Amino acid sequence: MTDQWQNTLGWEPSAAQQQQFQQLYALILEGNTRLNLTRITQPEEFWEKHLWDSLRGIKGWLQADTLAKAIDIGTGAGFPGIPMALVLPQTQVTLLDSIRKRMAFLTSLLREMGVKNATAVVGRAEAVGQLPQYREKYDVAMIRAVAAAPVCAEYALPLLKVGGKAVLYRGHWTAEEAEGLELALQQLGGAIESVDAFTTPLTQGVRHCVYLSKDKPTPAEFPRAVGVPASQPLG
Ligand SMILES: C[S@@+](CC[C@H](N)C(=O)[O-])C[C@H]1O[C@@H](n2cnc3c(N)ncnc32)[C@H](O)[C@@H]1O
Repeated sequence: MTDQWQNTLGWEPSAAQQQQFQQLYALILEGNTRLNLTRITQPEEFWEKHLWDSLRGIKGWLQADTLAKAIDIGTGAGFPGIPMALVLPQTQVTLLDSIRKRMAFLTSLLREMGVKNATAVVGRAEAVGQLPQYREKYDVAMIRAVAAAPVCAEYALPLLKVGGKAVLYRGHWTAEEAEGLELALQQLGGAIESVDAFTTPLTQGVRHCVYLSKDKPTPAEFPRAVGVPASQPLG
C-alpha cells in the first residue's frame, strides 16, 4: 500500500507506523468478537475505509505535526482519531463517544499499543461542549458518520479555539446541505472554509471533507441540551 499512500496523499507512513496500523487492525478485530465495534473487517476495506479515509481528511497536516490539540467527536471504534494520533505524535488527541463500553475498549487498546498522545473520554458532545476543560480548547475537531452537518457543526464549533478548524467527513454533499450548514454556522461563529471532493482509492466511493473555520467565540447557549441539536437542527 506504500504506493497508494504516496500517490493519493503525497505522504507515507514509516515502517513503525505501518506496524502500528497492523496492530490496530488485529486489536479491533479481536475487540469486535466481544463488542459491536465496526462492520469493516476485511483487510483492504479496513485500509481504505478506516485508515486511508481517516488520514485523507487531515491530509493538510500530515507533513507538519503542528497541531496542539485535536478531538474526534463520536469516535466509535477510534476513527478518524486513532490513525491521526499514530501519525501525529506531537498532537494530543481526545477520542469522545457516549458509549462507555467502546471507550473502555479504546482505553485498553491505547494502553496495549503504548499510545500516549490519545485519551478516550465518555460523554455526549452536547454536555462536553459546555465543560470549561473542553470548551474552546481544540485546534481541530473531526467528526465522521455521526449526524447531519448542522448537528455536527453544533457539536464541534463550541470545542474549537477561535482560529480552529472542524473537519466534517461526509459521503455525498449537496448545495442544499451547504446552505443549511451556512445558516447554522452563522449562529455558531464559523464559516465553511472549503469543500474537498474526492473518491476512495480502491472502491471509488464518493467522499467530501467539509472544512469549517471558527472565526469568533460560539455563544454560550450552544451546544444546546442533550438531544436538542439532533431533534431541532440549526439552520
Ligand atoms: C456510526 S458511528 C461512527 C464512528 C466513527 N466516527 C467512524 O466513522 O467509524 C457514530 C458514533 O457517534 C457516537 N455519537 C453519536 N452522537 C453522539 C453525541 N452526541 N456525543 C457523543 N458521541 C455520539 C455514537 O455513540 C457512535 O459511536
